[in-house]
Amino acid sequence: MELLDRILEYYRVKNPLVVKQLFLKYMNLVLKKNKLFNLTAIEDEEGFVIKHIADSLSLLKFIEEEDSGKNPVAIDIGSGFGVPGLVLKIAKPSITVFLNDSNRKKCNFMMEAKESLGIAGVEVICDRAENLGRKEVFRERFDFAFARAVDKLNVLCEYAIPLLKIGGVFLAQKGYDCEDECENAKEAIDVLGAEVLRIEKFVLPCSDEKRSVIVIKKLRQTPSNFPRNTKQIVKKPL
Ligand SMILES: C[S@@+](CC[C@H](N)C(=O)[O-])C[C@H]1O[C@@H](n2cnc3c(N)ncnc32)[C@H](O)[C@@H]1O
Repeated sequence: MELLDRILEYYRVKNPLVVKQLFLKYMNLVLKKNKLFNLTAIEDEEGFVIKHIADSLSLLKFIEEEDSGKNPVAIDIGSGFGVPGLVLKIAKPSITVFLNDSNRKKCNFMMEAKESLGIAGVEVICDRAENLGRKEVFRERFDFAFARAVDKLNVLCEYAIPLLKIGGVFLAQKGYDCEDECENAKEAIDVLGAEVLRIEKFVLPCSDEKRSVIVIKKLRQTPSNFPRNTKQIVKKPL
């Protein structure tokens, strides 16, 4: 598939022949399973390559900018069928990725995909992200957190920031116009111990799809009363 070759070249993905085969296998698995239960509204291969693969790979440059040279550990919150976490893992095998979703069927699919692709260094965790943030084994453990299409930024930050180490980075994937959402989350970000480094806007390659990534860095320990439980988060978002 020529479009996929161009996307891999654009993002300078290493071992493109191997990675391409894994992406084709992953795409076929998702599109096949999608006929049985709803994973994605995108059913055509070109749409899949741009809106799922290229969109996920757009995070590579942010990871490379912030990566201290050690093998980073990342969590993808509300990963669904593995986007962006599993896609990034395929392109950059040195990352250890925890794919998190609260939906059991989606987690089962991610387990199936991981097995079928034969990828090590991927864990699937079926729970709500706010529950993970209160468990010692996950709290302040991650170098990176990712989230795409999960919730508003102020709510997402209460999920993501407690999970980050100090110095860790949350990459929130958003649509082009995200300034108001970002402004609305500023207080939450500060209370949780982080700050917005920047908002980067771009167009995905081989398309006119506009996107933003909000780059948020954790500076201090998150106060122990966060994350609150689901009921409180929903009733009174930060
Ligand atoms: C619209 S889907 C997006 C999936 C994927 N990130 C993507 O971009 O295609 C949102 C996902 O977030 C999950 N989710 C929502 N709230 C969550 C929470 N608090 N913790 C973990 N997963 C959550 C849902 O189960 C769902 O699979």
